[in-house]
Amino acid sequence: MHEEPLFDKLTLIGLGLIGSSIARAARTHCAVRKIAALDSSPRVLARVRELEIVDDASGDVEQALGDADLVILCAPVGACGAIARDIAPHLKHGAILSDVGSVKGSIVKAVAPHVPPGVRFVPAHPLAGTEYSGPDAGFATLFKNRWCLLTPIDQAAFERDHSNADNVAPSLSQRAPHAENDAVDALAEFWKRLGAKVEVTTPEHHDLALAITSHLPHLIAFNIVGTADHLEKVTESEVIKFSASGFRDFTRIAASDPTMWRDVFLNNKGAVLEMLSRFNADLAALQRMIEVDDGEGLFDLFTRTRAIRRGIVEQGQDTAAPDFGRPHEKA
Ligand SMILES: NC(=O)c1ccc[n+]([C@@H]2O[C@H](COP(=O)([O-])OP(=O)(O)OC[C@H]3O[C@@H](n4cnc5c(N)ncnc54)[C@H](O)[C@@H]3O)[C@@H](O)[C@H]2O)c1
Ligand SMILES: O=C(O)C(=O)C[C@]1(C(=O)O)C=C[C@@H](O)C=C1
Repeated sequence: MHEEPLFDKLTLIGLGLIGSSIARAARTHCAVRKIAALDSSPRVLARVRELEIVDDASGDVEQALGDADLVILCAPVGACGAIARDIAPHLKHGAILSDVGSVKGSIVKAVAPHVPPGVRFVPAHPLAGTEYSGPDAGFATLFKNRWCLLTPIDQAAFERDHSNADNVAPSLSQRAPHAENDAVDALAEFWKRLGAKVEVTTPEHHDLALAITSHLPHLIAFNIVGTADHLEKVTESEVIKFSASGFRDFTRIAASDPTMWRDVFLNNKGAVLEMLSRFNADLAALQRMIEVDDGEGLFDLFTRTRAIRRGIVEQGQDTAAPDFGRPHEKA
């Protein structure tokens, strides 16, 4: 039981899987007094009204943003810059602006230039999700015991560095340097209230780490399911028919939202390509081990990878149940 809401009013922009999960979790944990929703899709807003997960889903921009203390962009990464530009005139002095984008460097570049003086921008990324999208896919416990990374920036330094850039409004480069620590602390408390564990890092470090832990695994899943799809044309229905195997687990990841993942790869190009070239080198080494019958090498590698899985389970980041807890009858 929590005594006091942390913010008076939260406004979420983009009410899909993540935005609607934040709305549900914020309600469940009394993290805010009121929640407003904005979304470019009238169909999504209508569904949010039916689901009754926010207080205001009228779509009225001034009403949603004018008195919001915390505004979180929950739209695809590629849309966040334009949204920031459009909402900037409506943000109240003292508000915290954040986001949940899966890439941080490009979000900072796209959003920071539009942040008005007096608004504190704290980028964030909850490391929690599923392969489903839309307001019906969200649930209140999505963030429980999952990490949320905050990647605060020195807004004043950002503006000094970019003061000659075309896309920085002149008024922004006159912002008085000020510590944004309060906003970081307040946002960290918000995510903790929703059940997440919070860590602070830089946008660059975030993008490198997530390239290997999230973006590359998705790329591999998209690729292997794509290759199987090409084979399907040769083997008729066997890929689907016999997919109660390792392949099936790739298909879950490969079913993830196409818009979201297009934006992730186009916006974290450098780090993903770097990880991909390391992956290709390791794959070539693995190929060689098979070619030269290096059983010891294969065994050593698989022993190390098995230990990594155990570590993830031990840290409570996944279930220890065999086959991800899918029901299996014991004979
Ligand atoms: N899905 C995941 O596993 C996951 C996990 C963590 C973070 N994220 C990040 O969260 C963000 C949202 O992902 P999601 O899975 O909730 O997507 P989603 O497709 O479920 O929802 C996105 C919502 O944003 C709306 N939208 C799109 N463009 C908009 C615009 N210009 N203005 C207002 N609304 C707009 C869409 O109509 C939709 O309702 C993305 O940036 C993604 O990278 C996703
Ligand atoms: O579990 C899944 O379906 C996810 O893909 C979630 C996942 C991830 O890679 O862990 C996907 C992208 C996000 O930015 C964060 C979380």
